[in-house]
Amino acid sequence: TVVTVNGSASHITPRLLYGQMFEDINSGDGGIYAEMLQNRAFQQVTPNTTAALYAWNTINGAGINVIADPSPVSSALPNSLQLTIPEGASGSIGFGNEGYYGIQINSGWTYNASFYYKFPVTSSFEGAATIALQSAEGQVYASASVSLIGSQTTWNKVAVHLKPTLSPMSTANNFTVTLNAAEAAGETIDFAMFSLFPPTFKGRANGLRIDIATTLYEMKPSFFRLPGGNNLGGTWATRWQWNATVGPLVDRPGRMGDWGYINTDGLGLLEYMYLCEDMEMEPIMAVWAGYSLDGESLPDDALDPYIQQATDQINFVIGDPTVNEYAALRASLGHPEPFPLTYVEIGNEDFFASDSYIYRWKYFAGNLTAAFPQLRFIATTYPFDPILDPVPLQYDNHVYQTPGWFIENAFYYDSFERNGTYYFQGEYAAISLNVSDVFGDGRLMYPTIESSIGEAAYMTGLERNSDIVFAASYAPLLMNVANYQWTPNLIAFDASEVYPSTSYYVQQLFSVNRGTEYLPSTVPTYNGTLYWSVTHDSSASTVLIKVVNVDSTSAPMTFNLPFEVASAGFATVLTGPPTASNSPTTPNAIVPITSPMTFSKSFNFTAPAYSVTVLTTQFV
Ligand SMILES: O=S(=O)(O)O[C@H]1C[C@H](O)[C@@H](O)[C@@H]1CO
Repeated sequence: TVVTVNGSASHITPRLLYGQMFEDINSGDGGIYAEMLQNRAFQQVTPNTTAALYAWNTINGAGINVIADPSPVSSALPNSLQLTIPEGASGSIGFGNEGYYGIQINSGWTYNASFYYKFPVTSSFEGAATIALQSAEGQVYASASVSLIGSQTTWNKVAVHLKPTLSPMSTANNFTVTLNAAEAAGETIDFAMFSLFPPTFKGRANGLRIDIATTLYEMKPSFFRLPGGNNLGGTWATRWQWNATVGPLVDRPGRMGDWGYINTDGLGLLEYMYLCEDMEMEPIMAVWAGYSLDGESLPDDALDPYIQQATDQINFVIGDPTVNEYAALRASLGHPEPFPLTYVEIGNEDFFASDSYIYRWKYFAGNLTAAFPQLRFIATTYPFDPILDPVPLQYDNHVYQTPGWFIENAFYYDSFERNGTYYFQGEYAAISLNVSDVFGDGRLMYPTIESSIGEAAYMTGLERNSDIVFAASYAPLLMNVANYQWTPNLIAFDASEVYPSTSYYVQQLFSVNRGTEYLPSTVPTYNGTLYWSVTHDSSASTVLIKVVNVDSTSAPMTFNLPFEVASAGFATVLTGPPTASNSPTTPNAIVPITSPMTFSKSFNFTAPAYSVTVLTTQFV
């Protein structure tokens, strides 16, 4: 195969071309949000049930129960943990939390632990509570003592630092609060709003797990789509509401998320904005637009309160604190400057409710465009189906398919009319080999070389058409291997490790090597086995050639470049057996390998079987 590269760029690479789609689907709580205690505030649980105690366990016969507190720590957190110490017990007694399927204990870290306590009835008790990190067998790695005072009948917050002496391999550990049973016999004590934080990414308070955030950051993503995805709102009653996710943690009620577990909303709108700021990304932010996954759409005369809520959400992000109360709220929380924001998505996958979207889009996009003429609004129905007013200038396309579909559709956007409409490939992934039931049996647990190179073939088409494709993100982004609702995902993790997939490396190779302008070249054969995309980074004057070979045999190629090049360059290759995956048992089975390569104005390159390669050298 001979590829001739054009010397003049057809279009510049859009600044947001590669980014990340996020929602709390096996990914936020217990994942990138660094809180280590599961069910830390008994949010959204039914008091006086054992289910309400999930992730908590009793130690040495203590009585623990989640109560509807007559004087709760806040109106947002009506439940407390009530500890009763029986008479006649001896030794240490209390309760523990198992974390999110484990707690990583690292002797290099200082942990911040805190909780609120009160005595429901005043008592003469005054004694020590020991706060500790210990193995499931009871080996104590770190502990600190606080004194609990029986006359404390109103909520009092205690906070301690914990510095482990060891770094056990196992994450089967507990956070514990214990008292001396003899001293505390007969006492009843209420607790609320526990928290255990490790060090966080860039030291941000209430921030992100360092290893997961670093893995995201190393993909050099340019945008972060939030807060969903389905988790934007499965039912009217439990939809995501920005205002319930900002401010002090004690004021956040949490909600039943759309993926079967309670969201703490500790990772809230401001935390999302800080995530974007700390990783140099721009948010693509969704607003709930009156449709719920249970099929309900609000009628057209009931939208105003939700348009107002969306307006307030946007003002919280970009408003002027001197004129808008929600922008002033942002300033009061520590960020007077507006955050960067260009794109706002109206709903999610509204092709499920396109009839009502005709009026929902009309009123949401109409009102929000008037309020924020500088923003661009993304529609989520199929392009021009139905016809919408005002005419959307951006659409969000989603596709989950087989690797073969992605190969066959590498030219998907080539046929799109250039009529001023831009496209966000907001979700895409090769998820199954089962062409007859992509979402059913045969789902991949982890991306494989076969699925990842299928995505890569498709991505060469996204680059060729990035004059109208302004942003693209694989979905879903993260997967807690101990508790997940969707497979495959880009990055897997457990309580102590992160497992970047083969698709993560494809995303990283394309994102890091995106260039600043697209150089047209010989067009690949439709539904063939070889795909490529050539870009130029005008600041570094590097030429970046991405080559995808989906075939089982290597492919000799010749590239004819438009200008002289430096002879010394590099080839970074991701390749392996088609069914190979990175996983907890094979964490680094397939990683990109970079080696020096000699280039010339016309050079040969053999694309390995089942491979994605980035060839880079400099124009001289
Ligand atoms: O069941 S799906 O509709 O395919 O769910 C998909 C589409 C939705 O936007 C996202 O939340 C989810 C997984 O990424």
